[in-house]
Amino acid sequence: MAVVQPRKPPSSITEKLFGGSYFGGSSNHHVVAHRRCSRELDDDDFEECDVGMELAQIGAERTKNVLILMSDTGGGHRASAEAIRDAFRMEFGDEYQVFVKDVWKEYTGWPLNDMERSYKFMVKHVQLWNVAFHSTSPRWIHSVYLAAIAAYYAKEVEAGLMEYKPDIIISVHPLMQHIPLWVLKWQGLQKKVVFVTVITDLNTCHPTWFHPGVSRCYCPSQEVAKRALVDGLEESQVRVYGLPIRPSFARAVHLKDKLREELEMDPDLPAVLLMGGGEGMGPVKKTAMALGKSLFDKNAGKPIGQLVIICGRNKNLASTLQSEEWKIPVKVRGFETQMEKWMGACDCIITKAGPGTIAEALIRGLPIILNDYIPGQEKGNVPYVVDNGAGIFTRSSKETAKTVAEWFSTKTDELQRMSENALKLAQPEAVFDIVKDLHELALQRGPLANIPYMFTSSFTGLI
Ligand SMILES: CCCCCCCC/C=C\CCCCCCCC(=O)OC[C@H](CO[C@@H]1O[C@H](CO)[C@H](O)[C@H](O)[C@H]1O)OC(=O)CCCCCCC/C=C\CCCCCCCC
Ligand SMILES: O=c1ccn([C@@H]2O[C@H](COP(=O)(O)OP(=O)(O)O)[C@@H](O)[C@H]2O)c(=O)[nH]1
Repeated sequence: MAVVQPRKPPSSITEKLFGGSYFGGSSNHHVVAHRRCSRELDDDDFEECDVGMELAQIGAERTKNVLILMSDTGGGHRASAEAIRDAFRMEFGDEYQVFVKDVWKEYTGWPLNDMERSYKFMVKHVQLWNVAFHSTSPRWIHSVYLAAIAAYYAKEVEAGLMEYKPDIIISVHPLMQHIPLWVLKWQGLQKKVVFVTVITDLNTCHPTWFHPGVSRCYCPSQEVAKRALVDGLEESQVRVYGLPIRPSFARAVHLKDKLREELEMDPDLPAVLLMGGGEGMGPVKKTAMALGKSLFDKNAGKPIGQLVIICGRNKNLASTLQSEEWKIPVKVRGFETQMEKWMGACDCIITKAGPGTIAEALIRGLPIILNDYIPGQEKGNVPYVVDNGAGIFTRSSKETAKTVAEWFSTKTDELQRMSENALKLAQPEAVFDIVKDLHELALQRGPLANIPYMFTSSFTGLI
């Protein structure tokens, strides 16, 4: 467990003025102001260094700390957290300092610090996950579990929050509302710190996402917003902007030809991207083998398409596929950090129903073949795509391969129509709308909230 160091008392007048902020000296404005003033002092012109004015500016523009709570259970939570961080930087520069953290992993113990492994185990034994997801859906059940964990780990979570002294806390994870909100309540900081949830599931999300104590609940779709209202949130708390996707998807201009050249792909053959989330889950290998056959025209003796397989963190999958012999052009990749390029270079995508991948593919206008879903939170993503005409669902690798071959030969009009529908559903500006709304919320709390974080002496009496 990390130990939070008590702050040193300021030792100099400049430190008192500029470095002695309660907020841990994290303000870049402090540094800038300090440097500007020192230069003028070097010039022996103390009068020109208007400390009073500088302080007023510092008060107005103090860097605010934003703590984003996430966990690597799947790749989507981190991707959304990083998207929000990048959008803050692009929109507001140094006004906000953003930390993306798994406070559970860094500060607490079992089982919270081991969620990634437990989750992987559970989704591998999919019926186990199904039971865990649905049996914990009633509020009284998950509240009891989470209260018990909160009682046990309150001090550790508190230490985690204190280290970053957040003005704004953003949870992008279903299990990161209750415990931090309890800690804020115990600290008497509920009204001072802006706490919001950004939901990263498109439809059938777990009810732990919905907590009535949040300032905002950002929902990616109307379907999720309806669930939030049914679960007791007020309309004033709910905003629907879309799922936050990395700004590189929304803001960069990608020309397919250039991307294909850069990624060393065939310039002319249509391309299908095959993946399975951050962990390379789902029937990726079986589908790849089927595509290897269907995209090769035996009569003409040449390929009708090319295949890109992104295996994410699944190293076994990547090495197995790399050792295969292919009759069509195939690229097998591990974890890629520039997904917008690979998607921009392809013409359609095959994936399990991960919300992050779906939202990204929609922005790129890629028709989607969903070949699997995790029960519970991903089930509703299937009708979200299919009913909106942006793709199809099939668990059959053969049918998937046949569909892609048709899209690349006789049914190009269907591919085009689905691409247009995908673009209609896309919400590339969501992440910017979210950070702008958060900025408004922060302004409403005043320029210098001076949030008095301190260790609570005892939690046991408070539960
Ligand atoms: C009579 C009742 C018996 C109940 C027995 C259950 C025992 C509890 C054990 C496990 C708890 C299960 C928690 C279920 C709630 C999860 C909410 C949810 O939606 O989680 C989804 C995330 C994963 O994110 C998703 O990833 C997807 C891709 O893979 C996709 O991207 C999607 O969009 C994402 O949202 O799941 C988690 O993070 C769950 C981690 C579970 C780890 C379980 C190990 C136990 C560890 C800690 C206990 C946590 C607290 C238990 C409290 C239960 C309250 C819900
Ligand atoms: O090599 C990879 C594979 C996946 N991803 C990203 O990981 C996220 C996966 O999220 P999703 O919700 O689709 O599925 P999960 O991994 O959570 O199951 C998406 O943003 C992908 O672009 C990535 O950046 N590199």
